[in-house]
Amino acid sequence: MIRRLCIIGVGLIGGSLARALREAGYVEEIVGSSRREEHLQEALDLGVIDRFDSDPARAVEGADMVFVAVPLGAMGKVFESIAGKLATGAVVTDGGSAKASVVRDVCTAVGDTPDWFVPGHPIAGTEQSGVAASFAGLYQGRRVILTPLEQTRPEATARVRAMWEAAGATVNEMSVEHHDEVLAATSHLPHMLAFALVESLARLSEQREIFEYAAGGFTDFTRIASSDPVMWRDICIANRDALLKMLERFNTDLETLHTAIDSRDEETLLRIFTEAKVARDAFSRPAEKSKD
Ligand SMILES: NC(=O)c1ccc[n+]([C@@H]2O[C@H](COP(=O)([O-])OP(=O)(O)OC[C@H]3O[C@@H](n4cnc5c(N)ncnc54)[C@H](O)[C@@H]3O)[C@@H](O)[C@H]2O)c1
Ligand SMILES: O=C(O)C(=O)C[C@]1(C(=O)O)C=C[C@@H](O)C=C1
Repeated sequence: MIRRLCIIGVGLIGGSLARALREAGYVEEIVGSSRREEHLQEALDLGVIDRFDSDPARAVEGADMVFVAVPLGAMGKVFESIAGKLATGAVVTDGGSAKASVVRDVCTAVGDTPDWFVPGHPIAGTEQSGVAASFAGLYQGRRVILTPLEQTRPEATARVRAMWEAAGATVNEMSVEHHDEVLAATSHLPHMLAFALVESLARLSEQREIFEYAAGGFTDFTRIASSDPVMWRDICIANRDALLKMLERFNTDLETLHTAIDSRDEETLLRIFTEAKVARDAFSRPAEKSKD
């Protein structure tokens, strides 16, 4: 049970955690803090938070749990503001989409590796942002990855794990490096492909009417290209090395496909498409079953 939860960045991710924990009866009081006061007023009007303070240093006063859910490029400033202002025994965690950059930001702000920080990442979201898009069920049945450091107090990790489980999520632990490699492959690369495809076709559509004929395949593939540009700019910069590795690998595979089409190599085309179908069917079967 959390007595006072402070959420810095009350948008889709922060707002959804607030709603989920309130619905679960897991928190007594929720204090919000964000850069823009009108966003905080909106969160208050929606009943997502109980009160707010736009100064993060004041907002964390007396909180036993702090959740930071701002874009990755804003993490450093937030940690600088709250370091030294936390209540004794307070635990801090975050929801950032890459972990090495956040750990670097915390250590720089504190001047050491703190034992109260538990890096985290809910593998759940939508293409929308802002508190109005938040909902209590976002984390239900979804995974959350925690990447505790050698210095992290085990009791702090246990408290963050219990918080996410109360929100309906399943928690896994892994190293910071492994997290950033895995997410570069499964989340960051697909977003790059969706953004690149839509942007490329948008330029083509200036000369032709192609979007009028875009149907299910295009819609399925490109939903995530509506995601927040600032959030994704920050993810690219934060997870640059792992993402570049994935992009290079993908470029090679795309080149293989290009060559196969160019040379009418039916065997290679059939092999690639069959291998992809088998992998996708195996991956989607459990998720689709659980929808029934
Ligand atoms: N959207 C997703 O699908 C998703 C999923 C998992 C993790 N994440 C991560 O969660 C974090 C938040 O993403 P979101 O989708 O909730 O974004 P959002 O835009 O919905 O919310 C971000 C909030 O942070 C506030 N903010 C921005 N800059 C700030 C600053 N300098 N100081 C204080 N507050 C500031 C904004 O006012 C807003 O309330 C990001 O780090 C993102 O990488 C996003
Ligand atoms: O479903 C979506 O819209 C998402 O993009 C969510 C998604 C993802 O790639 O799966 C996006 C970024 C995150 O850090 C975690 C989850």
